[in-house]
Amino acid sequence: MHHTLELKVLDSRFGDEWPLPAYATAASAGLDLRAAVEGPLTLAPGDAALVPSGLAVHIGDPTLCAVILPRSGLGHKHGIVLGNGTGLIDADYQGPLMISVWNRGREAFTIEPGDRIAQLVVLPIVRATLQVVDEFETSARGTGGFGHTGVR
Ligand SMILES: O=c1ccn([C@H]2C[C@H](O)[C@@H](COP(=O)(O)OP(=O)(O)OP(=O)(O)O)O2)c(=O)[nH]1
Ligand SMILES: [Mg+2]
Repeated sequence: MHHTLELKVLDSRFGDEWPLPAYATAASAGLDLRAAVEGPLTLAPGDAALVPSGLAVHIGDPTLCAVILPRSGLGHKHGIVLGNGTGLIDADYQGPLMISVWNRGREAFTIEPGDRIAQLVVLPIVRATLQVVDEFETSARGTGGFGHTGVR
């Protein structure tokens, strides 16, 4: 699937010091997002900060959304993940794209202006109509969950 994503550049360092987000390889799913901070930002262990990406996107199409995900290297090696777990960007959102950065690690971590700190993934969405029923048609799983099928 392909979608043309409208993008507003909010930080003039894009196009000059920093390239616009781009897919790193022909089959990459994520566009890396940069920290559009004014100066170095040090996150102590446990701290979170709302970091501007310097960009706004308007997805428009309600059958799409975008998610902000951690970068695996930063998350695994340095404990730099997202304060909101995953960021969900609605198709009708037109405001600045913000990144909640959380240091879940045991050491302080410094983010420099322009560092690629997270990634944006555009995804298809199914919007559901809720239908209230008294009983569900029986399924193989039924109400079993939370490990009820065991480990091995
Ligand atoms: O990491 C994120 C998550 C969300 N957003 C923006 C886009 C999204 O469409 C909007 C609302 O997000 P969400 O619905 O998750 O937050 P909320 O706390 O429910 O706010 P609202 O009441 O505005 O929906 O905030 C970001 O910029 N970054
Ligand atoms: Mg909401």
